[in-house]
Amino acid sequence: MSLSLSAERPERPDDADDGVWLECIECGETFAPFDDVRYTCDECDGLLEVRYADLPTFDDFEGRGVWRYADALPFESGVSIQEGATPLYEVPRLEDEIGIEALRIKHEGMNPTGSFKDRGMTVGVRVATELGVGRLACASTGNTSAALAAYGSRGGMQTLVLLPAGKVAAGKIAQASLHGARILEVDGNFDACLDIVQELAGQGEAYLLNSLNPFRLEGQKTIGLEILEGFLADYDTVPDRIVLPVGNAGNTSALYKAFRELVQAGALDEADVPKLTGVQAEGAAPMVEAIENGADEVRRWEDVETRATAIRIGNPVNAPKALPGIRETGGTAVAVSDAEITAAQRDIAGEGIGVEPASAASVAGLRKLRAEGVVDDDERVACLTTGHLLKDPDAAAAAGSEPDPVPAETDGVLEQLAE
Ligand SMILES: Cc1ncc(COP(=O)(O)O)c(C=O)c1O
Ligand SMILES: N[C@@H](CCOP(=O)(O)O)C(=O)O
Repeated sequence: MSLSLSAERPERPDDADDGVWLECIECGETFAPFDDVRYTCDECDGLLEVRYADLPTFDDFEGRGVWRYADALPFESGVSIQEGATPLYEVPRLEDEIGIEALRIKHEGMNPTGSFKDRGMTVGVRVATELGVGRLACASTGNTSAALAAYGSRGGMQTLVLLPAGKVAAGKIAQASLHGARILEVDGNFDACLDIVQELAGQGEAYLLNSLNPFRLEGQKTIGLEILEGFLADYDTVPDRIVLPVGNAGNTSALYKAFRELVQAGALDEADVPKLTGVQAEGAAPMVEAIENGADEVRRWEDVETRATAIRIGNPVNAPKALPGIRETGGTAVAVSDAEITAAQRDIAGEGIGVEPASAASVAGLRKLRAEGVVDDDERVACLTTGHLLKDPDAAAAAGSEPDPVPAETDGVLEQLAE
């Protein structure tokens, strides 16, 4: 099997349901999409992708938000809180300072729960209702848990989240808690949490809604579709490159799939596909290691650390989809330090846009690649910022400055301002 950009349009198998089926990216085995709960291939345990008999072009999209792209999704509608349609901000100062033709920030922090995960959940929770499952579950560095809790409660379902103890930002735990999730703090990192949730799901205890679930990634494809439509509207061309933070590598896989489908539909030339460029924190950079070494597989990092807790991930489960995504589009991957991430977070805030640390990794990575000459000055680039600043108030406060105490009198305030 090949996740190549030039792959033929998929052939509809007998077990396709309404023109939709699941296909293993390793052995090509196909499955009816909703007859059973499955996350990976029954035959070889490979990752699954959703396939469609009919693929849409840009002309087929109508409406606003994730469900504008219903023709590229398994359903016409989902369990929705009006996700998607996020801003594609101009950032003129950053564009000048980094020194490229055009820079836009696609701010996924403007989704209902403050991260891109909402796009995946609106589809994933709809699938859960279709399958008639009871409890939904995820492992999480925080954002997935917030989105699962919100969309699960919207869909009237129980939710269970496993979090790495002491490593999840305050805003995210507050969201999961208020939306009614059962929260378990695990004495281990995110990857250990995901191992456990996979086992629970395998035992039928819960329906897994991490990005290993192929339907989650269908919703996340819409990030790529929105970026392309935004650039076509403003520049009459798609971006040369999309730079994004990488953790479990779901977005990298989803955007690549969106672009492959457009190529197969004849709506996008293979040569125009944006270069997918992944950014990881230095302390959690297994994808970068694999890209730099030309490896076919990603080595699991047991010990990971970064202040950007959302991407504190050592075993990106979507690597078999994301590695071809980066390579086939001519992209690359780069690691940045926590100091570089914090500097980028401040600079993005200087444009009026508040993002959490993991999100700022995209701009930090672009800055580094431009300085190294990997990114050219004539490129038009979109940086993905994945989560809102208020997700991690402690990191924001640490990156900003301390308030100055003053007495409750005007003279005291003026004295302080004169200092
Ligand atoms: C804010 C934020 N940015 C980036 C990522 C990484 O995204 P992905 O897992 O799709 O690579 C995550 C979670 O994984 C996240 O929560
Ligand atoms: N950053 C993620 C990690 C889990 O990623 P997922 O996309 O596989 O659910 C989070 O917010 O938990």
